[in-house]
Amino acid sequence: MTNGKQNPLAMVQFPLQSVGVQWIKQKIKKEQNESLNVDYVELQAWNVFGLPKSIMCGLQDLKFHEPTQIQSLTLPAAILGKRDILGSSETGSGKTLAFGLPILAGIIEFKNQCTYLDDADMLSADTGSNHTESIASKENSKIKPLYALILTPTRELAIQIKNHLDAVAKYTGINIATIVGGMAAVKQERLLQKGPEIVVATPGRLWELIQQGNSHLSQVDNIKYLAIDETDRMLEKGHFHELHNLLEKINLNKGHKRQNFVFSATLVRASSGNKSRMKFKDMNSTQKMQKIINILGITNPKLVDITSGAGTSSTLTECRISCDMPEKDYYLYYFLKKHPGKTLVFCNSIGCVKRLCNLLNLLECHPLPLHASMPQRQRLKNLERFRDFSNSILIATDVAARGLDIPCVEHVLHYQTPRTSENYIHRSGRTARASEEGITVLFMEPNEVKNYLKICSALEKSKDLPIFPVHENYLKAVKERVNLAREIDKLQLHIRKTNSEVGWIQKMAKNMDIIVAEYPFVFVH
Ligand SMILES: Nc1ncnc2c1ncn2[C@@H]1O[C@H](COP(=O)(O)OP(=O)(O)OP(=O)(O)O)[C@@H](O)[C@H]1O
Repeated sequence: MTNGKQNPLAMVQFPLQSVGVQWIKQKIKKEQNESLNVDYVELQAWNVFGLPKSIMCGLQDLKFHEPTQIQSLTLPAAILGKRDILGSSETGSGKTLAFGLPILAGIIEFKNQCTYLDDADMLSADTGSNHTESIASKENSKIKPLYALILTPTRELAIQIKNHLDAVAKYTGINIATIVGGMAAVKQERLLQKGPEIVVATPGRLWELIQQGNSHLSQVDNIKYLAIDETDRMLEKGHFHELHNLLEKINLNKGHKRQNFVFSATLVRASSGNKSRMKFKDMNSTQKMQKIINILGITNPKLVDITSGAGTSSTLTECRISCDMPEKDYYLYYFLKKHPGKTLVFCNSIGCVKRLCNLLNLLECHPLPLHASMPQRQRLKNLERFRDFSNSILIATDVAARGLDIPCVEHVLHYQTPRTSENYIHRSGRTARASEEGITVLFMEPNEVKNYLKICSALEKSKDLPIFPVHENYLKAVKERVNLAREIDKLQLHIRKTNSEVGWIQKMAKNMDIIVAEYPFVFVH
């Protein structure tokens, strides 16, 4: 005191410790959760899993009244038994929530334990006793825990998984970030500064940020949950090396306990496989898969494999069109005109996507392209447009084959026969999702018969795919239009080529101080 007397308050012991904004936020969230309304009768099929109320509310909002089969079979072992899961089920069957719900529920449990500890801290502070971990020190430590990492092979899939989990986690206060290539790294670093509890990532960019020493990601060897989606794709050349590095890093902290989820629609085919696949490259896949299981220290997983022999959805109608190569364009245009609806056309190469886009634009079908050499922003924009407009057409390479969940895709056309049965399953799985109906048509020219037979045998199909019904009387008009469009396309290509040659020659002439008088070129000195 300024007058030299001691403040009498200072003489009274006052053991209250300070708490920060996080503690207040959690308390408010808890109060809010208590006031949430869940119709447990409507959601009774979910009751057995012991999901927190905040998640049940999210499911209620989404009108997911009952779990899908893969979810029913996975959730008890994952949530109640805390076991590692190796899961495989057909495309569109709800695998994301089969690993997403246990992760969200587990994080809420961890956070509740922290709040409980915090309350115990408050109590011990009130009673003057010392708790080992003080709230103040927790609040002061700037790093928020990273609880879970979800790895996926493609950027679009990572964004989709985040959006799906965000919707279920709406009332949980759990923050989810995506870390993918092709987006500004600075922006992603900013997202990580907020300390998301879950990171959904493609391996390349994640590895880059870890190597740059990002502080939030420095906790990857301490995460509580790891999910690998579309695992068989991650085992392929080009992905495996990055995945391997990452997993070694994640597993550095040997004594740390972590729950692992390894999922795909074609996982078990790749890991145990049928004998015909084992012959060519599955031995490698099996060995790589075993390596992943070893690295992750998975010893007693719950194996949930509900893929039928087909691997595709039972609501999918499959058929084929056999024709010569030049005729594929006729049948494609015929299909698009005769059967309007949201349609995804798959090609094996970027060149083929570009060619078809030009041709179909001339035919006024206005398709949207999607392939790996497009800028990421444009890729996402095209996906959004495809999603938002009815009767839209997306022409894509296999970057769009995996996991993308676009509602109401009615048709999937394999303009070129896929090279593997896995690709056939994943491409076809973009339609007939979540018990909806869908059609897939495989276009096959004589050179592709070998691949087609390989697919049929891997998928244990005892019969040929049925022939897609075509009204031949329309084909004459179709051919005329397509042929005309091809001619225009050829001419336009020629003009573009000539223009770029002219541009190049004029530029060179200018540099050399030469005047180009006319085309064909006459040089005037
Ligand atoms: N319990 C549920 N009830 C109703 N719809 C659900 C349920 N769970 C998931 N879905 C919906 O089913 C669709 C497919 O789910 P998801 O994308 O998880 O499938 P997937 O098995 O991962 O497919 P893929 O193998 O192609 O990646 C999504 O639109 C999702 O919102």
